[in-house]
Amino acid sequence: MTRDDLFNTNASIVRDLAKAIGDVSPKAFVLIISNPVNSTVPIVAEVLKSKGVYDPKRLFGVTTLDVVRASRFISEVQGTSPDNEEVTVVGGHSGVTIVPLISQSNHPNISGEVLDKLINRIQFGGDEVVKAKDGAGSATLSMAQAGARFTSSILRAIKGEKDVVEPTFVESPLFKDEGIDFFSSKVTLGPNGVEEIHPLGPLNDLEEKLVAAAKVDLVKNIKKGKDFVAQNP
Ligand SMILES: NC(=O)C1=CN([C@@H]2O[C@H](COP(=O)(O)OP(=O)(O)OC[C@H]3O[C@@H](n4cnc5c(N)ncnc54)[C@H](O)[C@@H]3O)[C@@H](O)[C@H]2O)C=CC1
Ligand SMILES: O=C([O-])CC(=O)C(=O)O
Repeated sequence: MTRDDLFNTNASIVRDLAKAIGDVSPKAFVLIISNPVNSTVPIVAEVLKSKGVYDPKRLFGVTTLDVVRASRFISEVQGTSPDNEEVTVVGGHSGVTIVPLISQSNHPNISGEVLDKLINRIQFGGDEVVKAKDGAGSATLSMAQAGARFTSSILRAIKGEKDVVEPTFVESPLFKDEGIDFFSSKVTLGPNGVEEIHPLGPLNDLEEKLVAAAKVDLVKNIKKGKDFVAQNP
């Protein structure tokens, strides 16, 4: 089972929750953790648009777990503490759409097989847990930790704290001209939600290739979400 397989169950649940949010609390900050995030976020956007209350600054896909995993797995390779690791993960939240930017981490020199295995584990760590639990759910506790971290970052920003930055899957200008309306990159959060969407920064050749591969899937995942709402309003 992949995150994409969850689409059939979760798409209509997320659509109906988005309808209720649009009716009852149209100014809410909406944090989507239900998978497949790459499609469920566009579903919420389409529903809110149909109700005339969509504010792209207030809709977020929660990709924090990818950052938590990246920090943890780098620290395992390097023998450090994950608390001290800083790593940006961009793209989306499934398989090859998860792109860790190791060249921008504290350990830009990790290379070769160690790097390949590290990237693969970050990209497929969620699938590893789902397979291990064999139908009994997903990475429950680490998801809770990641969700709590992202939510508290949002709350700190709402209260006026400056320079609160988290990678998150939002409506983004970064690759809009390639048909990719949503993309995860570092975002500065503020009292009204998205304050600034950061560019990806310098990428090495491998990361350029990883981003290119991510974009291929993201176009399809985003379209799938939009098409679902168009066909099942
Ligand atoms: N973005 C992320 O980092 C992560 C996302 N996930 C996603 O989070 C979601 C939950 O995962 P788990 O807690 O492992 O699943 P789970 O199967 O343990 O829990 C799902 C819960 O949703 C409830 N539910 C079912 N239909 C509902 C409806 N129509 N309205 C309201 N609630 C309903 C069920 O009763 C159950 O309590 C899944 O979509 C999973 O893929 C999981 C891990 C990480
Ligand atoms: O695929 C899932 O449901 C679990 C998930 O998103 C993750 O652990 O990152």
